[in-house]
Amino acid sequence: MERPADHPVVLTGKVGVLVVNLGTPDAPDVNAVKRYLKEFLSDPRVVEIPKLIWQPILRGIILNTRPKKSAHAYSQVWSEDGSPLAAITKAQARALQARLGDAAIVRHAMRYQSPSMEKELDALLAEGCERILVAPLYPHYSGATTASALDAVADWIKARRRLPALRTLPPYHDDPAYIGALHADMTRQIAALDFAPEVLMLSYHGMPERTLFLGDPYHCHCRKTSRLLAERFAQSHPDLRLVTTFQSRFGRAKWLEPATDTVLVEEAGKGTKRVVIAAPGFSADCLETLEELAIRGKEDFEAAGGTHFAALECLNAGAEGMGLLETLARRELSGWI
Ligand SMILES: C=CC1=C(C)c2cc3[nH]c(cc4nc(cc5[nH]c(cc1n2)c(C)c5CCC(=O)O)C(CCC(=O)O)=C4C)c(C)c3C=C
Ligand SMILES: [Fe+2]
Ligand SMILES: [Fe+2]
Repeated sequence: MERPADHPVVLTGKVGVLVVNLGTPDAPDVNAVKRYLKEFLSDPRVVEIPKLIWQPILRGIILNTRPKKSAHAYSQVWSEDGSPLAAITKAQARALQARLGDAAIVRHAMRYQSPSMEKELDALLAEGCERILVAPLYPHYSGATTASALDAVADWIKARRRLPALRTLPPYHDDPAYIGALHADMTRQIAALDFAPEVLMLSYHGMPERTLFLGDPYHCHCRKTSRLLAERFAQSHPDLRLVTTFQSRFGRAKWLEPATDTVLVEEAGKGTKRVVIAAPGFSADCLETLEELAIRGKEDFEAAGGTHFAALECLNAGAEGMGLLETLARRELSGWI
C-alpha cells in the first residue's frame, strides 16, 4: 500500500486530546445503517469468526435483514442534532475543551463512520499537537471496543512519517472518580422520580461469553463497577436492590448473562413493581440505552406486570460526567500540561 503524503505541519508543542466513541450511522435510514453495520461488523475485534466464514454470512444475510430493523429503531431515537451518540460525544468534547482551556486542543472522533479517527488525528497534528491523548470513552476494557479504537490509532501511526507522542486513556471501571460520578448522578435522577424504586438494574452491553474464557477482562470490569456502586448505594439507599445484567445480545452464540430483557420479565414475575435501569458502561446515551432500555425495556417490564419503570440518563455532558472526564484527562496529561 502506498504511504499517504504527510501533512505539511510545523509542530508547536501543543497538546491534543481525542475523545473517541464507537460510532453511529449518519442517518436513520436503511442505506446509512447498512454502511455503518458493514464497517462495524467487519471489524475482526468485534466479530471473532474467521473472515472466510463470517463475511458471506454478514453480506448474504445480516446486511440484508438487520439494517431495516435497526433503521426503524434509530428513527425512534433520532434527535434534531442527529444520532444521540454523535450529538452527545460532540457536546462532551466541547465541554472538555471549555474545561481544559488553552492547555489542550480537544477533538472528537468515532471508531466507525464519521468523524473518523484518522481525519481527527490528522487535524490535531495540523494544529501543531506534538503530544496527543487518545481517550476512548469506555470505562470497561474489551477487545471489541478499547482495543479496536487502539487498532485504528495503530493503522494511523503506520501510515505517517512524523508522529506525535501518544498516550491512551486506560479503562476506569473502578476509578473512585467514575464510581462517585455515577453514584451522584444516579442519586440525583432517582430523587427526581415520582416513585421509589425497589430495584436498580445496572445493564451493561453484552459480549459473547467466549471472550470471557479467552481472557477478556470486560465481564470482570463490569462486575467490579457493580460491586463498588452497590457499596455506595448500601449506604445511601439501603432498601434499594441492585441487579447486574447484560443487554444487546447479537447472533447465535451464548452471550454474557443474565440478559437484561429476561431479568426484567423475571423481576415482574416475582412481583417487583418499580424498577429503574441504568447503563453505567455507556458514557453517552445511544440506541442501546434510548431504544433498547427506555422503550423496549419499559414495554417488556410493564407487559409482565411491572407498574413503574424509568431508564436513567447516562453521564453524557452533564456536570458529573464532565467532572469525571476532566479528572481523567488531567491525570493522563500530567507532565504535559
Ligand atoms: C458481535 C456484535 C457486537 C459486539 C461484540 C458489541 C460489543 C459492544 N458494543 C458496545 C457499544 C455499543 N454498541 C452499539 C450498537 C451495536 N452493537 C452491535 C453489535 C455488537 N456490539 C450492533 C449490531 C449495534 C448496532 C445497532 C443494532 O443494529 O442493534 C452502540 C450504539 C451505537 C449507536 O449508534 O447509538 C454502542 C454504544 C460495547 C460497549 C461493546 C462491548 C463491550
Ligand atoms: Fe454493540
Ligand atoms: Fe441493541
